[in-house]
Amino acid sequence: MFPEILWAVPPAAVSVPVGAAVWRNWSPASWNYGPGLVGNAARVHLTWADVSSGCGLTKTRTRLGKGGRRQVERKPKLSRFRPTGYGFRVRVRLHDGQTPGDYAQALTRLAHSWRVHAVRVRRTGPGWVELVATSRDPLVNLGAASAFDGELLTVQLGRLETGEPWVVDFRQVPHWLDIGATQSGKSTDVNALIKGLSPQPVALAGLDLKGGVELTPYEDRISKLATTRDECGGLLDDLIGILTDRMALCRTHRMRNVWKLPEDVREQHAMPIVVFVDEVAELYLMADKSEKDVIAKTSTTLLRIAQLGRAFAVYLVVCGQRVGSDLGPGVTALRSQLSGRICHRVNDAETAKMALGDLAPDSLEAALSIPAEMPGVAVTVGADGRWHRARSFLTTEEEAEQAAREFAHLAPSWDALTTASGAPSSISDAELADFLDGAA
Ligand SMILES: Nc1ncnc2c1ncn2[C@@H]1O[C@H](COP(=O)(O)OP(=O)(O)OP(=O)(O)O)[C@@H](O)[C@H]1O
Repeated sequence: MFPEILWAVPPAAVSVPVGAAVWRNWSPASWNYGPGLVGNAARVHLTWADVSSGCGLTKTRTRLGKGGRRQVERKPKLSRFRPTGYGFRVRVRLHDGQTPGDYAQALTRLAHSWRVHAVRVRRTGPGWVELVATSRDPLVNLGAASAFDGELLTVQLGRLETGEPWVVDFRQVPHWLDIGATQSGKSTDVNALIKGLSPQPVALAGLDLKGGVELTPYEDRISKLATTRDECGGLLDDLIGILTDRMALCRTHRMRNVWKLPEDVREQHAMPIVVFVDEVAELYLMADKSEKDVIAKTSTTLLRIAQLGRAFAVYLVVCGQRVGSDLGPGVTALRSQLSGRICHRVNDAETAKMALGDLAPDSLEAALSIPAEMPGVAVTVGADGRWHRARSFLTTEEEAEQAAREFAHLAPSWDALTTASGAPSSISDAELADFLDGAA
């Protein structure tokens, strides 16, 4: 299993003068394969006493010698220096009493000391951590997307800063919040998801409050597209109906979720549905007081769908330029159900806080420093619950549109989906309320 990554910290504009003599004339470009490798490993080892001391990672012990007691600084033990495509990694044995968190706090200092773009720490096992140094920002030039043979409901969006694929897996993380200012890369994520999901046995639905401009190009593959508030209300009601039927179906088979149903039953009666919501703020914005009740109902319905979606295979991708608590308590409640987060460049700290503050408060600085000239770069929180910097591959509207057209025949009709319960009787409103109380 891939070890857990704790923090990525790009160096700030201050420098820490450790081992200065050894580092003179040394540039990050020297971190590479080939003849320099032995030299690089030697440099890391030779300067480790200075570096670990400068970064506060040494331990002071009292020794009793001829001259009496004296303080001795002990550096942590290094081992297994390995080059990587972007720099190197090396294992460090923790001193007694040290934790990976101590290293997480020293990452900026380590990055400056090693003259690299960033250092991350990975937990490798009790008593050890692995430090991963990257000599340049791997997100500046991602290169081409590699082939991806994902499973059902997985799509590769791009690459993480670690060089690993950035994958959205709806079965692991059912609902996603994708936030970013204009031209930050949100639509590119949606394009990649449409393109990746189109060939799969999955139904797509959309609530496009930008008058349909975002999702209409993919209409061929979308089973139901709502572009006005009334239509959105109808679509959300349909989804509640589908969820209620699936709940009854599971109860009939004595199963807790659709994934435990016999495969033929699941395929026939519980096709996964991915619902795209574009410009979420529009769902909550009130033009006048007459809309208050409609908005309250929409908000409750969306929340119910999010609560039940994981068990009954209805997944949400909620996109927007801005989310803030000023949109009402419904938005904050919805956010807590959307455990997948993608935060592109945003215009205000409040939006970044809404997108990441509850799950990864220490990622805010990284999110707020995404430059405008790097669209597609985001801070994301996914299945491992940790945050990562990542960048999407550029998937154009034309590519997504072509996939939607090519696989249009896989789009089930909405009528078929809303009547495909296979359950002898639907669940009552009271039972649904009970279930939701339990899920809340
Ligand atoms: N991963 C990427 N790599 C390179 N360029 C990208 C990437 N993602 C987006 N871009 C560029 O940025 C532009 C804006 O991207 P996109 O349309 O996805 O942004 P957006 O956030 O949806 O903007 P808006 O809210 O205005 O629709 C794209 O036309 C593309 O040229």
